Amino acid sequence: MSTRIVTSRLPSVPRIPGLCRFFSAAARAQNTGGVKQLGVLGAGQMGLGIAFVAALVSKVPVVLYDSSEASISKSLGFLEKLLQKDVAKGKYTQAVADQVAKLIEPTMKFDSIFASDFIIEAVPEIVSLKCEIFGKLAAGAKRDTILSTNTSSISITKIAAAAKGAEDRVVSTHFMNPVPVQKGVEIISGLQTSRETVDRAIEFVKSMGKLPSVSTDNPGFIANRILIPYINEAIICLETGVGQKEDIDNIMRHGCAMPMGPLALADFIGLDTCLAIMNVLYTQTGDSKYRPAVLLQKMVAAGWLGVKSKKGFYDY
Ligand SMILES: NC(=O)c1ccc[n+]([C@@H]2O[C@H](COP(=O)([O-])OP(=O)(O)OC[C@H]3O[C@@H](n4cnc5c(N)ncnc54)[C@H](O)[C@@H]3O)[C@@H](O)[C@H]2O)c1
Repeated sequence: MSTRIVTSRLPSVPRIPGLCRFFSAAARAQNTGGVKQLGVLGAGQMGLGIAFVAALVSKVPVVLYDSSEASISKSLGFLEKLLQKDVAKGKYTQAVADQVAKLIEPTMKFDSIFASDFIIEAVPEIVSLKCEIFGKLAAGAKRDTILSTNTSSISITKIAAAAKGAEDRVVSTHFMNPVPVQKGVEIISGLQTSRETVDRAIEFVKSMGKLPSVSTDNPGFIANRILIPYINEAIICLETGVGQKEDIDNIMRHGCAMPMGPLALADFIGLDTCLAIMNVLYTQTGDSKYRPAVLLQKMVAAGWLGVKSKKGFYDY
């Protein structure tokens, strides 16, 4: 498949003397840790975001694979809009936007990914799917390619076990959503991951202008282990009458300097996602402190998932 973005249709803007913070990072980033080509599996919201930042900031060519033509078309449409918006805002020039578009090569041929030096998988959160993909990557990729997953909750050790013969080259680069905005990335090693693999992953995400935090393979890793129980506790406060939803969100925003209240944040993340992560923490640790709030379970059962279903703790 040879879909190509026509960036010449994007509005031309004059060259801007003060380029944005983001593009300054692009200018600084030179060392990609030997990565001459990135492969991204899954052109959804995370995969496209990763491909975009790698092309813009690390300036590496990206092969973007997806098994669905509809997903690729949707993704390329989104990329075109994103580039157009950034150029119009003066974040970077038309020439930069054209270069980014040129660097991202969409494909529906799985084998096209094998020439990459670093591969990031961002397909849906399904254990069997990820394990099948890592088996194929271990068999087909170059012998020194880093094989990375963007999983939110699946054990890296388990995914690495599926990459027969390449277990030590499997790691997680857990980007946060939205990828162009959030600077933090968790680098998670499985039991089998080598130190060299972790170092190369750190180097590459730094070349993308990101700030890596290293963690071991434990349920929820660092970010979700802390964030999701915090949200769950806010839901327990609501269901047990400790406070009204506005009071809970307001005190956390205006008294604890959180940019969003925990209940509004839960709506943004998706209540189904919050519940899935609480369930992983609860079942994998067996610790009752991770019991998902009953109200959270009921809201998910009702289909009240937050922003995406237009109803959660708030109406949208
Ligand atoms: N969305 C978030 O906030 C977020 C944050 C951090 C991590 N993650 C993780 O990132 C991963 C991707 O999440 P997302 O939100 O981008 O999902 P998404 O549903 O937006 O995108 C997934 C993409 O994978 C494609 N796909 C499905 N099966 C495939 C296959 N066999 N081969 C290739 N492509 C296939 C789909 O067509 C789709 O384009 C998940 O593991 C998720 O847990 C998500």
